[in-house]
Amino acid sequence: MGILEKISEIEKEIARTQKNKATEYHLGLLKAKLAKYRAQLLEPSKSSAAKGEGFDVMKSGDARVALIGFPSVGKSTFLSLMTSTASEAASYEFTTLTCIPGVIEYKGANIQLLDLPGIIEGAAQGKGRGRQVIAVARTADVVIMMLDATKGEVQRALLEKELESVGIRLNKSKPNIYFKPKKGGGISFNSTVTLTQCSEKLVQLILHEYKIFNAEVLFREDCSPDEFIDVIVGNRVYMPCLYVYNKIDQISMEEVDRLARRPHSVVISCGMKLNLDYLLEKLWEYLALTCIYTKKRGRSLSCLTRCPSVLQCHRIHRSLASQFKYALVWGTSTKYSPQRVGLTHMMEHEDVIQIVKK
Ligand SMILES: Nc1nc2c(ncn2[C@@H]2O[C@H](COP(=O)(O)OP(=O)(O)OP(=O)(O)O)[C@@H](O)[C@H]2O)c(=O)[nH]1
Ligand SMILES: [K+]
Ligand SMILES: [Mg+2]
Repeated sequence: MGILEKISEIEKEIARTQKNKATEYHLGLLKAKLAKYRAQLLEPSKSSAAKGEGFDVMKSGDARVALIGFPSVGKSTFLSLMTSTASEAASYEFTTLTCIPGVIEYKGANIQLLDLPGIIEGAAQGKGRGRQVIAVARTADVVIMMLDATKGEVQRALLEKELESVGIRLNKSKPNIYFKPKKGGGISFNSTVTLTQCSEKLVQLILHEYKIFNAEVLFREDCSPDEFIDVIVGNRVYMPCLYVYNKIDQISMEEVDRLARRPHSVVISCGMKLNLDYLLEKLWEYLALTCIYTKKRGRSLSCLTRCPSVLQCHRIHRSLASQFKYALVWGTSTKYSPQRVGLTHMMEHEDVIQIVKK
């Protein structure tokens, strides 16, 4: 019997088993078996792993949010509540086997929300679909780490470790260190602040470890050795993360209060639809989108991105760069209002733009 058949057998048995005190353990066992088989289904087969098949979901809308969490914390329930997309939710683990995109419409923006399979400890090493899930997380603008409020803090720490181990830095900004490898001249080390965690000697040792003998290093911030290593290694992703504790309907008020006070945390109940508006507000804040308006036909919202250049806004109008003559911009990004700017000018929040074509 193949895994799929086994799964369907168990699903049928669960369906025909009456739910009561006497069948409690039997049902529990069935669910555990179901979860085990579904987890096996998630193991990437050698061929698909070799092809590097991930969940290639097209980016769409103004921003992307990935739902990361252990199995059965309520990710799919959340997606189905917040978007018009339905994602199957059930009481057994590994219900979701792939990436399911939905769209949250908020303040004129389309936010792509991605429901993903649950991940477990060891995900970064390729356990389950962990690697693919984490690969998707890297492409997001914000990660929602969904946690089961009834399960204690261990899940949060485990997931943070998984994401850390693949170079995702949560709620941290890029270390303010200038680092430039050179062809010769040895290592020149400088700092504009007093360093309490790194010294010239340590920096040199670390660089030698990476076989770098010529480089320019300037610390503009009191960084740790780990942060310096992140700068050398590069390809780190610095990502805002909201910790969302779901199922607060199952815990005491004192517990809810304690979780809500944790940094970067929001408490919700998908089941009772509690605090979802507040979560959206917070998400909006963490996305930190820049809204740009066009001058044409009143003030219409036209461009919603992170750090947009005039070129990006121009592209959204689907006109060719060759037709671009100049743009007039009103707002905080310019000295004068309006000011004539070129394609590389960086727009700021709530600026107004008018593009003049040749
Ligand atoms: N009590 C309670 N149960 C909830 C809440 N939200 C979701 N659930 C239940 O939790 C179970 C798991 O929900 P799912 O949405 O399938 O969880 P998931 O994180 O998508 O799970 P996987 O896809 O298996 O990783 C379901 O039985 C839901 O009905 C909530 O706020 N309170
Ligand atoms: K589930
Ligand atoms: Mg799911």
